[in-house]
Amino acid sequence: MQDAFGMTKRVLITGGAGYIGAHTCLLLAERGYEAVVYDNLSNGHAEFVRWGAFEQGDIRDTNRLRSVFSQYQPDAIIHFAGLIEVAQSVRDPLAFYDNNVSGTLSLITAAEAAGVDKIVFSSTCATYGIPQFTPLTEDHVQAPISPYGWSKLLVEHILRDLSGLDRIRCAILRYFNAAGADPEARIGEWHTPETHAVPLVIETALGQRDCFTIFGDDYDTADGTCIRDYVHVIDLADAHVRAVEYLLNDGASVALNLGTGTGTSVAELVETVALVSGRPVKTRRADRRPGDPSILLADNRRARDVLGWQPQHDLASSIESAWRWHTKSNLLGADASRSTL
Ligand SMILES: NC(=O)c1ccc[n+]([C@@H]2O[C@H](COP(=O)([O-])OP(=O)(O)OC[C@H]3O[C@@H](n4cnc5c(N)ncnc54)[C@H](O)[C@@H]3O)[C@@H](O)[C@H]2O)c1
Ligand SMILES: O=c1ccn([C@@H]2O[C@H](COP(=O)(O)OP(=O)(O)O[C@H]3O[C@H](CO)[C@@H](O)[C@H](O)[C@H]3O)[C@@H](O)[C@H]2O)c(=O)[nH]1
Repeated sequence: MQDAFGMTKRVLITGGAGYIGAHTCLLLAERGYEAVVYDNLSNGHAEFVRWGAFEQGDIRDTNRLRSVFSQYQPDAIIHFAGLIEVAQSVRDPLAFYDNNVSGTLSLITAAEAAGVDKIVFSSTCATYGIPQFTPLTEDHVQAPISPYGWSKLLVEHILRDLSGLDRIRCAILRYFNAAGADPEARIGEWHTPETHAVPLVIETALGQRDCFTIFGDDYDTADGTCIRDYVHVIDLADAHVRAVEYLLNDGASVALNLGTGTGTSVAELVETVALVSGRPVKTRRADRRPGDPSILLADNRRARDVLGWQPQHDLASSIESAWRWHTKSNLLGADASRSTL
């Protein structure tokens, strides 16, 4: 992407060494943008930074950010950096408010000083809390049931306040559950320790785990297990590039759901992995996990209207790509070698 003078547009990606951030860098590069990754590697991987420059640093370090802004002079920011685990947030809320809220304040402070006013923010359907209706529209009341969800909602409010004063323009993207991997399996979902359903079910099919634990089978759903809207990470990345383009083209601040609109229960997810992998997946049932609503499903019409975004992948495609990434890493035999192919 170039401006009228042929200059390539540059985007600062906080958290770009993580799962969704790295896939977004891949797509930004494919579409002619220059990415600069800023990440403290608390949960990311230096090997994932393959499509752009890398600056290691913490978003709470405003001085470090000031010098990165001054060195690279980005045209826009995509802000992924943060802590992401709902259950961890219930155990340690302060860590989430510090990282996700104070960290964002620090980022905005440095960005304002550098005159960068366009920001795409990773929010989440966890800001809605217990759905009063599904699929969830962006106008659904936001009443989170976990500190993680609250930390994201607080940031949404901060961005909205600043946007109301014309100090920034923002695209708040509320994703549902990211799944899948780069179709070429160069990068994929890799959290340590892993707590997410998709990689855990796949690791069980691969024999790396004895059994997958299903949290709760007494929800008010057809099979009693939680329903989630799994959206392919490449579709999410595509929406981020579109959101940057939208803001660069003077689009107004907006909040958008990013999900497919199709729900999958945990039991159905297990079946899909078994089908794609051709291997059995042993499961056991356990109590509900704190902070989990029974059903999260997106109404994505606004993202379609505003960004022209249309998810291209279904669950089977997400699981196939995730399976390829995991089997490739498994062949290499060590986590440390995961992204070297
Ligand atoms: N994975 C999902 O399904 C999902 C769904 C909704 C929203 N989100 C949001 O999307 C974003 C990315 O999620 P992900 O799954 O790629 O997670 P991830 O953990 O793979 O990526 C987050 C990255 O941020 C970095 N980071 C964390 N704290 C930092 C700090 N203080 N300073 C600098 N870097 C820091 C980590 O090292 C990591 O590389 C997060 O903000 C998350 O809340 C994720
Ligand atoms: O061992 C496990 C892990 C998960 N689950 C269930 O699987 C579903 C999905 O859980 P998980 O993969 O852990 O994702 P979420 O907790 O839904 O959180 C992800 O998706 C949210 C949006 O829904 C984002 O906000 C978060 O950042 C992201 O981590 C939930 O119903 C869990 O109860 C299990 O049954 N067993």
